[in-house]
Amino acid sequence: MRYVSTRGDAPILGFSEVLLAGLARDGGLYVPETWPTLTPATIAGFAGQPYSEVAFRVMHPFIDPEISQVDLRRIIDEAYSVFRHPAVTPLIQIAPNHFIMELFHGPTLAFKDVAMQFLSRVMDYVLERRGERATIVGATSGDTGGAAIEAFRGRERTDIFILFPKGRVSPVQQRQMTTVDDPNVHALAVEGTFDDAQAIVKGMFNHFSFRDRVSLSGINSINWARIVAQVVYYFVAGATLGAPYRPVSFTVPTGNFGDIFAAYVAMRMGLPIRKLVIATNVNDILDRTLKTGAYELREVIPSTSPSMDIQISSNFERLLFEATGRDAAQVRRMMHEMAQARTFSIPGPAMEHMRTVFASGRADGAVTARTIAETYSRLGYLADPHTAVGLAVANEHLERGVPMITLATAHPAKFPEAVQQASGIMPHLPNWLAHIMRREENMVHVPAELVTIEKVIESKTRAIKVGY
Ligand SMILES: Cc1ncc(COP(=O)(O)O)c(C=O)c1O
Ligand SMILES: N[C@@H](CCOP(=O)(O)O)C(=O)O
Repeated sequence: MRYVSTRGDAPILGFSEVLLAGLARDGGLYVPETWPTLTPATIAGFAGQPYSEVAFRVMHPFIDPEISQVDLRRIIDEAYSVFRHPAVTPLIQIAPNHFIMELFHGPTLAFKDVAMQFLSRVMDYVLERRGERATIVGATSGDTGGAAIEAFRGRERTDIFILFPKGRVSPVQQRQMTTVDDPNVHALAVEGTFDDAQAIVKGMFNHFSFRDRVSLSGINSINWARIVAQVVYYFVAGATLGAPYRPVSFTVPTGNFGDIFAAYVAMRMGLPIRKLVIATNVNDILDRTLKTGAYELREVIPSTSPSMDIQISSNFERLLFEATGRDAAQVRRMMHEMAQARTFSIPGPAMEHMRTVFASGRADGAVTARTIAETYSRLGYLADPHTAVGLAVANEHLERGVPMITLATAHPAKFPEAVQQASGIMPHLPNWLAHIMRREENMVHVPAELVTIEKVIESKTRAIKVGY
């Protein structure tokens, strides 16, 4: 498989190069040159298979021929052996036509573990074979950071730097990043929002001398390997509920649009999807965009679902590329307008394509709290605030005869205050994680300034190349 940039002006690369590159050199995001498809018989055959088998079948076409089948199977088996549920991403039925897919059985209780456990292993494998090191830099609004640190801690070939918005992540999320004492891990508390942190990371990728000097690599969902690992669970859930012989719908609590874009990829690969429902909190830019056709940036409002407090939704660019018929010039125009004017309009035909596939909705803090309370009192199911945003929006999109699958993207114990306030129930961290609340924290405080943060990274990474 070869990969092209959404902005049409970067080298076409194979999987390993895309994995290490993160962002394309023209500022765009990599997507496969073509979408591989799976036959209905293959999809039907996923029902009842172990998660790692489905993962191999779904991911292999995107990676072939760069990693042998034997090695890829081993990497996948290892990645999913650390999950604490045998199904990895189990389904829970909450109504005749409504299911929750729990994605939080990994080591940091967040859906990010599903991709990150694969990413760290595949990156290690590629770096080892090339005899190289990498500096990994990522931005987080809470969950990506913890999952990445857990997956990359102690790895010999990578140093990892995570930028998180100071005071805007939950205490559990923060401690998952700051209580790890492996020397290759660095948590950076940024004076700013997640969008500021993400812009700084993108700025580093566009600063070529720095990028090359430190062998910069990324773990955010701008990295294609993140997306490909997330495609798997849509097939697993779909096949379990009757696909390809009946369509399914998904509701996805959405921020950076990586998770729901993975669902779109599953659809392009042949999974019959009736609707993909984008669920946003009060930071509802994607809901507004779908309704109005204009992407308009506003200030970020802190919410009880902090991991979705985002305005610049990176992976939306991948959808724009697809919805415009892969018109890189149009994508460049829209991204340029966003940078200049903080808004851009989406051409009519592209909006039509999006509206045939996607629906959307928003849940504010009160609706989110009510949903947590009701879901608990009616079903005894304790949802975290991100999942509750999904459930609230999903309830508006249920359709007779089409199973709706709402993604549970985090464990409630990551957001105990919000959950307790809403439901009266205090969710507790599992014993194996409780120690993080007692450990000493370690972080570097930094202003939201590219140059300062680059200096911090250069002073600490072991991946410096001479002569750049
Ligand atoms: C718990 C949780 N739910 C939902 C999201 C949104 O996912 P995405 O950014 O892929 O849209 C995130 C962050 O990414 C998250 O951490
Ligand atoms: N919600 C995310 C934000 C970063 O998203 P990513 O999927 O691009 O890594 C987080 O929890 O950090």
